[in-house]
Amino acid sequence: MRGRWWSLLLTAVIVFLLAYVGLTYLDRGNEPTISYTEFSRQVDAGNVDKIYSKGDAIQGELKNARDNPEGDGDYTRFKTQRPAFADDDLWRDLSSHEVTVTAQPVVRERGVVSNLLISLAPIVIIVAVWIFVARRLGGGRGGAGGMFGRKAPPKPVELRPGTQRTTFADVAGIDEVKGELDDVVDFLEHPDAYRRMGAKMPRGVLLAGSPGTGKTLLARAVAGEAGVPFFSASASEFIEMIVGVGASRVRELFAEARKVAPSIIFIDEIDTIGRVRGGGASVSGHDEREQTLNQILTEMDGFSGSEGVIVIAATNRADILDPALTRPGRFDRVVNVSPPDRGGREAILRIHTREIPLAEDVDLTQLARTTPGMTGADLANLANEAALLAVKRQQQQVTAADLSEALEKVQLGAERTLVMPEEDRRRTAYHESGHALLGMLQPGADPVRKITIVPRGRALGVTMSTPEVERYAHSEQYLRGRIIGALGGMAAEQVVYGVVTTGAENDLEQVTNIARAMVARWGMSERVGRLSALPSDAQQAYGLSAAPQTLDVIDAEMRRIVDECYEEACRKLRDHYKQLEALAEALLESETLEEADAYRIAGVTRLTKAADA
Ligand SMILES: Nc1ncnc2c1ncn2[C@@H]1O[C@H](COP(=O)(O)OP(=O)(O)OP(=O)(O)O)[C@@H](O)[C@H]1O
Ligand SMILES: [Zn+2]
Repeated sequence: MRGRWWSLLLTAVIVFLLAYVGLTYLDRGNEPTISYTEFSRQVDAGNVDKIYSKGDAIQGELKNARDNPEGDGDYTRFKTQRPAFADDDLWRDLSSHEVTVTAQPVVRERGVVSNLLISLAPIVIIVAVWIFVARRLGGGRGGAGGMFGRKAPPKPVELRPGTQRTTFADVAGIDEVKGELDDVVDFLEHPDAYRRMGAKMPRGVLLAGSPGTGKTLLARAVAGEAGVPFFSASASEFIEMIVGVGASRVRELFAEARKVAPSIIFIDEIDTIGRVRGGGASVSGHDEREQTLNQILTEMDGFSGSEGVIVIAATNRADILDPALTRPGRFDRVVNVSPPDRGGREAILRIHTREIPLAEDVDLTQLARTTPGMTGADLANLANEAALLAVKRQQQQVTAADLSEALEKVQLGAERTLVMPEEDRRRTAYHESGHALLGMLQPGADPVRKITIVPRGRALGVTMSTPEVERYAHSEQYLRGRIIGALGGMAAEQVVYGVVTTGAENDLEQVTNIARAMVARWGMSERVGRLSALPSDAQQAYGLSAAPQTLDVIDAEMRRIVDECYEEACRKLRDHYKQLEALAEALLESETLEEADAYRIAGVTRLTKAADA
């Protein structure tokens, strides 16, 4: 749309210029100018055929060509200017003394059109220059340079039938995430069905995950699956612009997307503008950031919900995002995109070697096993490097040797350690298995849903357990179970290696919180008694504070509970060492275990809901 504007303007300028030149030329004519004296001589001689006059300007034609006394050659067509004194005595005097009179117009006469053009010309030029400068400054980086090298506006990705488009088939290893986006696709495919039902549509989806995990790819695939136009912009592009342009670019982007709805707007690096607001002194550029963010939020709030424009944003810093972004009606759906596990890596490798002829000796399953910690982008890069090597060596196929050399190269060139050291993986596997096994063995504990040693964020591994039904009151036994489970990672390291590592910081934080609340808030310690020994904020407002002696007792009681739990955790893990080992080995092999597999491998019967209570 911007492109069309620009060319319209240019055409207009060119037409104006041509018209101007043409009219001035016509105005001037090409007949020689003769003096008024010569003209009246020809009139007297009866040689003037016809004249045209406008004001004092006279153009005309002679009956017979005549030698031009004031120029070279003969002339028949002429023009002249009548002097203001043509009717006065002065003229007669001058004529009788053979004075040649040549008059000049006071103001050069011009047509209405050319006058208009001339007064408009400077305005046109100023506007053109202004737009040009604004574009140069506001163009941002990247993008295909159009006329004058400006940034091309976001264009919907080509989705003509027959052209290759990204679909879910191009995305692997993150099946749960695909599942979460299925209904977005469905909505984009049949917006009318939803509209008829008066159903509220998702407006914004936030994809959160570390770099290279395929967030952009996913957004494209959603558009591809639904067959709708895809607009993509990077949030950092918005704030590089001069003030006010970021917000107006956002406005344009949304307007474009609405025009071709249903459609998808993808905003990468949303954290660059979506950081928590009001942090510290206002740095310049701050305002632009805020204006741009506000514009995005305003546009999203403005959706009637049936327009069919879905905004997908991506970030690798979901933790620093302004909560205003994730409010209902905005990016209220947050989808975590984590790096792939072994199976996922294998699937991704298959996708990225689809077009590459592989030699017999290539074993992608094995390759997936040796690349823990690598993301989709890393693996795509790996496959490409191997292909490049094969070409350089003039081979017909990519061999296992090419792949392992490419792996070395990719690892050397990477800023971070791509492949997790085996020792760390093993320790993490035991750590997580410790959490999980104790969680499974603890009567009444929340069931274990998933165990993984695929690092996400700062965590090397995660064991997830969620209650079957939301509970509002907790028994002391349940809370102790939680502490034992949380200490399970550390206990496993203690039991298996005899030492513990720093990986348990988060666990201890959790343990401390539970133990403190048990002792000081929930009256679960005899020595502290049934007091809220650590006053709440409201109580503090009334001047309540804990006595120093009480603090000592709280401390001692927390320690006692945690020590007892740790003892129990270690004892249980020793008693069930075989199961711990089985879980850890299974984790090392496949990196992720779902609920059913985890219970099966650990040989623990999943307690029923009734037993939970
Ligand atoms: N799950 C995956 N399946 C297949 N290919 C993937 C996957 N993840 C990443 N890739 C490959 O890596 C490339 C880069 O991924 P993409 O740009 O989507 O990652 P991203 O999460 O958006 O990264 P960033 O946060 O750096 O923008 C993709 O174009 C694709 O080739
Ligand atoms: Zn842990």
